[in-house]
Amino acid sequence: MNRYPLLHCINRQTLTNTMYRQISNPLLKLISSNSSLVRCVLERSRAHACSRRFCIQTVPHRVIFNVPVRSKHTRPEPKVLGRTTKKRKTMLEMKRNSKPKPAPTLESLVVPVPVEPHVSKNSTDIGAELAGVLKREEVVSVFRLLSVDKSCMEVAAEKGITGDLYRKAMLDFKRFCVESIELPVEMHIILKDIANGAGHVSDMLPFFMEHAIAMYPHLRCLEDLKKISDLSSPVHWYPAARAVKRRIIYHSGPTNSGKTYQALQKFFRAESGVYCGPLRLLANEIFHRSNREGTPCDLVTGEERICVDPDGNPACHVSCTVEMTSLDTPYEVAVIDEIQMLRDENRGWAWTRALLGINAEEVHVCGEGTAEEFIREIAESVGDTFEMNTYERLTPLEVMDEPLGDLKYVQPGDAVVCFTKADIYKVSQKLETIGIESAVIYGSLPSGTKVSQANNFNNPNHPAKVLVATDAIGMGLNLSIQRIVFYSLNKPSVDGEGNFTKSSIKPHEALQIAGRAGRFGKTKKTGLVTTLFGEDLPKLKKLMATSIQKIEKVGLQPAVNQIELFAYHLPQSTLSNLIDIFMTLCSLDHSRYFMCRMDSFKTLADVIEGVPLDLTVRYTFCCSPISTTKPFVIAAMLMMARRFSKGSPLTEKFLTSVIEWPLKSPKTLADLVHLEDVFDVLDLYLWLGYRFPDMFVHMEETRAMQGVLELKIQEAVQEIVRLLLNETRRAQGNPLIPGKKLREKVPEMSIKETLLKDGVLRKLMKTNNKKHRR
Ligand SMILES: Nc1ncnc2c1ncn2[C@@H]1O[C@H](COP(=O)(O)OP(=O)(O)OP(=O)(O)O)[C@@H](O)[C@H]1O
Ligand SMILES: [Mg+2]
Repeated sequence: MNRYPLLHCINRQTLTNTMYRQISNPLLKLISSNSSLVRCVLERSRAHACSRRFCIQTVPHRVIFNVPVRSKHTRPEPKVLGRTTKKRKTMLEMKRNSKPKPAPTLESLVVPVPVEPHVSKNSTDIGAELAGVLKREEVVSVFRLLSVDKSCMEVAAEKGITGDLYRKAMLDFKRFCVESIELPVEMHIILKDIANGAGHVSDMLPFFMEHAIAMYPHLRCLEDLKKISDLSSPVHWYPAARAVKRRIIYHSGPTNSGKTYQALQKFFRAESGVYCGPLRLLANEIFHRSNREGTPCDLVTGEERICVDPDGNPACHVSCTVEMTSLDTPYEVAVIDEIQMLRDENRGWAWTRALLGINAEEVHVCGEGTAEEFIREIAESVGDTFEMNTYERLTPLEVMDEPLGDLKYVQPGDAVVCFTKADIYKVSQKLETIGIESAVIYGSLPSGTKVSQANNFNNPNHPAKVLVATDAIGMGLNLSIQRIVFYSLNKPSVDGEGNFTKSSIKPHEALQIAGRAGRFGKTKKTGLVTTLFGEDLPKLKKLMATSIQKIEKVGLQPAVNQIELFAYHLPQSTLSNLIDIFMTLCSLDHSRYFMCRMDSFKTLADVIEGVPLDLTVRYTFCCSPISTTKPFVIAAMLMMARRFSKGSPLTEKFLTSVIEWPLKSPKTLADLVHLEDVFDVLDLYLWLGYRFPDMFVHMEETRAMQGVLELKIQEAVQEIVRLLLNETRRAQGNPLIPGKKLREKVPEMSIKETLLKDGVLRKLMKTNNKKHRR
């Protein structure tokens, strides 16, 4: 059974194309319980030209695929090998028909602690001596009555033992009594009395309750757990901010209206200030801008700290990513950018924390006006003042009446926006074949590569006049885009139940992306927006005309000390189980707040569950901002956690062996994707290194490696079409094209979303099937 090492527990979010390809690797094992998942996996894996044997085991996961419906208009049918349209429609129907799973109950989440029967016998069984030997049938007959006794049920219910919990506790108690060779004296006598008709079944109630509480320790501390997880009044969590009467100034307006610009004017002129941005890229930009403008400013992101003072004294100004905002330092001016991110289901908590907790006299919030009412009410409730500044777009933005129709009509200054990497590759390839050079930007590229691609596109002397990008351009990059062309309006995502779906972008996303066209100061003319395919244009117009819903609820997340207290009360629970229990028990003001999703956290918690780590360390590892769809990065994190748990410093030597440094320049797309993953591993090292400086001892060396790697990635992205072409050539056993551009038609088959180098993965996973238990 275990001939196949486990990659990691594949869950619904991680079922990407990469996964399918990997599970066809004989070294890996898929874990699933769902027959439709298994069927899909087999089909998809065969589609990836693999017909290896599979080893299938069950765990409770479920998956439903959403496959794009065939359009009767102009959009070409995406090619998926080995599957028919009919089959794909069936999959879509399966998704539509799937009912949302009800929220888990506490009973379904608590894991019972085993209560072992007494199997060793004392020299004298006093109970048997006093009351006589207890026969199995007698115990069973008592339990037949006890399990349906009304008074027993009522008393148990008062302690929270109801429904499934009652049934399971009763069964387990019966097993305990039947399997114990010797029972406690008093219990033995009472059982015997009841069996003889000299007592009532309810006499067993105290023993049952004791057993149930031993099995479910949360029952003993339910009230404490509820108090710990009371999140009903977040405004009171930040006494330092509450001690100041803050001036909240809301800069509201559409994209490209100068909101951030105006807020930054205050930041630059203040005695001290903090800028909280949504991305590392933006934090970096403001850091440089501030220093350029003569306001010394430090940089703080998860992976990078720069102190401008050569002696290491902190500057009075700091530019940071919003998660890194210090709530302990008082500032004159704080700028919280992209405030609408309060509603983000994953990261919203960071904006809520900054908004409620920042200790500044003036708090400038910039973004869509949708959070006005929420922030105004919060400000009034805590005694802060509130001012509203509304802006208009600095350049006009127009939705065109015509779609582009064909990529051959692209013009200099166009940005073709796609939502998958596969589409990015497809569009770049098509442009290349018609002789148009493009710059490429997508989310998993290192920030420096994004900036260099953006610079190429912005540079009038560079041949790349067209940009092909994902919505990664939605925030943070200054681009001279004249026209946005949506290649598609559908975006893949993971829904609330963890199913992989593809759905239409939201109006605010459409506006944010479209708003990149006609950036003030970068382009002269009106910004234009259209779609590639005619069928999408009415939808785009509708999206652009839809008014964005106001923000009613903002995100929250538990704090590490709350989870630590939970772990103290429930020592048998895994970290991911503790999170689930917390989410179920916590009390919220549901009219204003929601709990942010912690899927990624829980996936990482499950991956390192078997590694013996302190809870705080474990919690920190799980907060790592890595993509759970990248097995290579997850496997590297597991190796780091193991090494950490042994107390061995994570040295350059260790790191280079994990990533197989030095790495060659990529020849194929798979090589490039692998380099991007390696870059993320180095980022992870740096991120953890700032949290555990004593263990991650080679930060500078890691940064140097990142520099080298980034250059290789930058070069490779310039030649992405050659890499794409080589992908097919390698599969067909043909010689690869060396590093020079060729205008050759790339077969559709070669367009792959993501790939991994099997050899490296194999090495990383070598130790993965070893059992590590806490
Ligand atoms: N008064 C101004 N003088 C000179 N440049 C300006 C002025 N206002 C805005 N800009 C420039 O216009 C561009 C857009 O401004 P800004 O980034 O502040 O817009 P925004 O409303 O924050 O946009 P987004 O919603 O996309 O973040 C920037 O390059 C900015 O430097
Ligand atoms: Mg802005």
